[in-house]
Amino acid sequence: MISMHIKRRLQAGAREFTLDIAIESAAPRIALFGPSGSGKTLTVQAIAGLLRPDSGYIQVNGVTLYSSEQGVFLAPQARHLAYLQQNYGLFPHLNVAQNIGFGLKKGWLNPRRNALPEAARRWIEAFELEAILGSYPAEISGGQKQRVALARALAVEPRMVLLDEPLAALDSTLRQKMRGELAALQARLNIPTILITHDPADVVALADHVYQIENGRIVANCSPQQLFPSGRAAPGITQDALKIA
Ligand SMILES: Nc1ncnc2c1ncn2[C@@H]1O[C@H](COP(=O)(O)OP(=O)(O)OP(=O)(O)O)[C@@H](O)[C@H]1O
Repeated sequence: MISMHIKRRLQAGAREFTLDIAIESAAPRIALFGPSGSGKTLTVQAIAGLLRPDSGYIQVNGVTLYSSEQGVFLAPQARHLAYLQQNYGLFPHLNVAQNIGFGLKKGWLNPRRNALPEAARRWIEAFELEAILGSYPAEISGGQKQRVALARALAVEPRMVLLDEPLAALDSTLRQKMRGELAALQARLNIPTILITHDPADVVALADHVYQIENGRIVANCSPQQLFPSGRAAPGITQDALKIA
């Protein structure tokens, strides 16, 4: 359950952007859908505690993460959310095992196999990462990077998972495969997710409730089937058109 309404003005040189986002949903799987530059990442960063709004509030499962009125702004690590960033955010100088263990224990940078915490081991097995535990991010594929990032995000047992374009960097075959894996994972895990995407196919496969964002504002919120009745892109909307919008 997420309930939020935030406002934030950003200025870069002469350019100004105003974010004014209200979301109220008990759906377990939410998508934020909209063109590049519409404010999807800023919204998720505000939920994660990486962007401080000018005003408003954010509540997840009844817990206030931010409230300008009450003077509450929880630190990112106190929010117990998993945030999978667009580029996966893996540390290049740490191997796969160290990346996954990073958030779990202080000083857990040199794990032996039998020293892997249970929470990490569970996801290493689920994502079949055993064979690449000693590899560095530069030495593994895009799909493997995504699985490592997901394992690291899930190992902290988050109350909500925030996924910023998790499939964008993958080629179309792997994209389809990982979309299926993500959908299966959502069904198995029962952890609420908020997914950012500009691909209608992601919305249809991975969300129950979609918020359409344009120019920093919500312009529609409905079921994926209402937004994309054919199960794919609405007439006139193509993925490329959205990318350059
Ligand atoms: N620190 C900042 N200062 C000023 N403007 C910013 C800042 N960060 C983002 N913006 C602007 O805010 C707008 C929304 O950015 P945001 O990253 O949320 O877009 P997005 O919808 O996630 O796009 P994409 O799909 O390309 O990732 C953009 O126009 C961007 O240029």
